[in-house]
Amino acid sequence: MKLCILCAKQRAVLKRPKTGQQICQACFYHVFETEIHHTIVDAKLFRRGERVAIGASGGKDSTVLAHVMKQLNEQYDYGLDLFLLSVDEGITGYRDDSLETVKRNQQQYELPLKIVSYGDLYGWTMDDIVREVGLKNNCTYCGVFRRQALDRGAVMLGVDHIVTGHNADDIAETVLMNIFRGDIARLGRCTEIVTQGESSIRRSKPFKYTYEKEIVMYAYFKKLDYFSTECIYSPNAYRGYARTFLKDLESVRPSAIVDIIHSGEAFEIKSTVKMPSQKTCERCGYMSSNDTCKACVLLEGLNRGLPQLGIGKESRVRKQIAESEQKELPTVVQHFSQIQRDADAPDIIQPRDPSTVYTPPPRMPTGVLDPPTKKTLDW
Ligand SMILES: Nc1ncnc2c1ncn2[C@@H]1O[C@H](COP(=O)(O)OP(=O)(O)OP(=O)(O)O)[C@@H](O)[C@H]1O
Repeated sequence: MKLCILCAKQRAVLKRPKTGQQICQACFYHVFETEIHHTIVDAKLFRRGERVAIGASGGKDSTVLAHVMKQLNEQYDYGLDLFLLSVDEGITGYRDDSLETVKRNQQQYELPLKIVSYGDLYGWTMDDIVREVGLKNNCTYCGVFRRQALDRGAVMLGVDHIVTGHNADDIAETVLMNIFRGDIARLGRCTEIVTQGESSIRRSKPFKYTYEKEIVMYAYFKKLDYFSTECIYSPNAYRGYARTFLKDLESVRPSAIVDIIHSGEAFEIKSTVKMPSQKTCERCGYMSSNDTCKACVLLEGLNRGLPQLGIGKESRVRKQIAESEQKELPTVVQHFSQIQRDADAPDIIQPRDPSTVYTPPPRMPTGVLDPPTKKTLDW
């Protein structure tokens, strides 16, 4: 029997993806949670008494994030008021199912849940958008709208801080993509653990140094209830290439992921490089580097039956906007500053008795040395 290299008492049941150490389950929980705690403390992510929304999609990352945030908040007495915040993009057969998982998580973790939807906020669901624009470029709409939707949901909840489940693999992939594209502005920002726009809502990534494989392993051993289907509309080929490349690098050198993040952090942008300035969207009041924010441009294109508006090169987009501004437009987006906090509104789902909540059986991640029961191999 191989003993855990950390405690030398228990049997090693897994090989830690980040370090290759063979360790027991209890030591794995300990190192996994403690590293996240150190990330939080080192970056001074939270203030006592802060209201924090966890961006909850029902997927593995945000489910583990909700679990760990609740646990660390109690264990280390952070003094945070935690909420779950979900965006319903309106993707039938995907988000409707994953939101059911979030609703179960809400009961399991006993956290209030707020769901905001593209349909309500923009008048367009992703199903509608894909019908209009097709599969190509639909991720652009989804990404831009989701960012704003999360901020809007945060305002409704009265929170000024959102945490997301972006993990080390996501960040390393983004560093690579920004290098491949030569996108200096984004390269400079993408490794920041906290970002804040003019909306005054901070966003942070407690999993910045947490490996995806370890998140899957943690969810497996803790038998967490999460939804694992890929988005039916997300070809996102470019990220797919970066992802495959990163996985290849990780297989030969596991530290590649964190090394790429450190390289990204070490980039310094010369003061002579012209960076976009932060403004406020003239139409909806949301932060923007142009007079009109990207969400309003995309929405205008959809409402005018010109879905290509806002897709593509910045210079072309600007020309398209200039042309479209010759004509009077209906107000398509509720003004950001007019969104009211409604933290006690009836549409926030409150916890009930967690003992009544169903938890499905776990699936097994790679790297588990010896499965606890053979039955769980059926996945
Ligand atoms: N619909 C949503 N509602 C709320 N938060 C979301 C939503 N989609 C994504 N997020 C947040 O952004 C993070 C990164 O999202 P991404 O789309 O990359 O999914 P992911 O890496 O598969 O994460 P997850 O496993 O949590 O779905 C998520 O972990 C979550 O915190």
